[in-house]
Amino acid sequence: RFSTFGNNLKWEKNSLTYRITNYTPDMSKEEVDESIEKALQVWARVTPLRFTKIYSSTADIMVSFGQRAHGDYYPFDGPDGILAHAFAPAPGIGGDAHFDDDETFTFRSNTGYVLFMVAAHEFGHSLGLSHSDDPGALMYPIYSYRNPETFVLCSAC
Ligand SMILES: CNC(=O)[C@@H](NC(=O)[C@H](CC(C)C)CN(O)C=O)C(C)(C)C
Ligand SMILES: [Ca+2]
Ligand SMILES: [Zn+2]
Ligand SMILES: [Zn+2]
Repeated sequence: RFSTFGNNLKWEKNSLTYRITNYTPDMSKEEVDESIEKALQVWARVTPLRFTKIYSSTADIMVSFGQRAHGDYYPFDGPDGILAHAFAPAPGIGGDAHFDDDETFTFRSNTGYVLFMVAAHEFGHSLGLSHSDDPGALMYPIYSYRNPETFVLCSAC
């Protein structure tokens, strides 16, 4: 387990950078770029946050794909099970989002895990949110595919 965000970490700035450091072979580069961009837009719509993509050096939110042990204390578990994880706002690994590349990520078809959906959840953590117990919430800890045009970010708050 990693931080439950009890310390309520928040970014002290509204303009954040992100960088996609490597790509899954499951989809085209353009489809990965669009999935990540749309997932960030979900949050930009409901916060004062703005995201700028950079292509080198270190961004606030480093997006990467990895399998099993991939450089932090939270190795992935092969196909299914954990799909991804992300770290609360902080320097270094804080804000970063890692995706388990033993999964089959898809662009739109719900035959695999839709990268947009997984990323939208992960970026919630990157912004300091923890899990919701509302099965309809984006931050619910269990993956379920929803039509991106319809899901509501936060019915209660
Ligand atoms: C299909 N497998 C699942 O639903 C698994 N859940 C996840 O992989 C979460 C991410 C989803 C919600 C995108 C992990 N998480 O919370 C990351 O921030 C298990 C419920 C099996 C753990
Ligand atoms: Ca997995
Ligand atoms: Zn990781
Ligand atoms: Zn989560």
